[in-house]
Amino acid sequence: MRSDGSALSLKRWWRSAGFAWAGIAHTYRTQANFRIEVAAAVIAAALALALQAPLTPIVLCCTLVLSLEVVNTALEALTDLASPGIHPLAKIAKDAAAAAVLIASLGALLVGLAVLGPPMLKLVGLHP
Ligand SMILES: Nc1ncnc2c1ncn2[C@@H]1O[C@H](COP(=O)(O)OP(=O)(O)OP(=O)(O)O)[C@@H](O)[C@H]1O
Repeated sequence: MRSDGSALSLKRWWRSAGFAWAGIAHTYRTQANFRIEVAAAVIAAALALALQAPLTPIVLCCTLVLSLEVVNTALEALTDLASPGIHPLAKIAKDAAAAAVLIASLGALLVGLAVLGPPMLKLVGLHP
């Protein structure tokens, strides 16, 4: 009985994960910015590993930016559905969602510079 319940929960979780993966795949296919952010995340993580710099802040920042880009895509779709024509509120919704991605991206850039900058400078002999 109990194991049946667990198997059912796992099946439901797996089904939800499939829907979430479809959302990620759609965002990757349709949003050039998301593809750039994925590439930047891979490069930043590889640099952190190669330079033996802390990986946790890089992973946290990258997941924040990528998550917000997915939410931005969802809000764009909802806005287009709710307001196919031009509307000032549709503009506010799209611009505010885009602003959230921009703010997180700028923060991620600063964290990347703070974490990866010193070991990179040290590597090229410009840091004590
Ligand atoms: N229905 C609308 N009413 C008013 N302004 C809109 C509307 N749709 C889009 N806009 C404005 O045009 C800008 C560009 O819209 P668009 O739908 O091309 O999104 P985007 O931010 O370029 O994203 P993407 O290119 O990833 O789809 C928006 O940020 C917003 O300022």
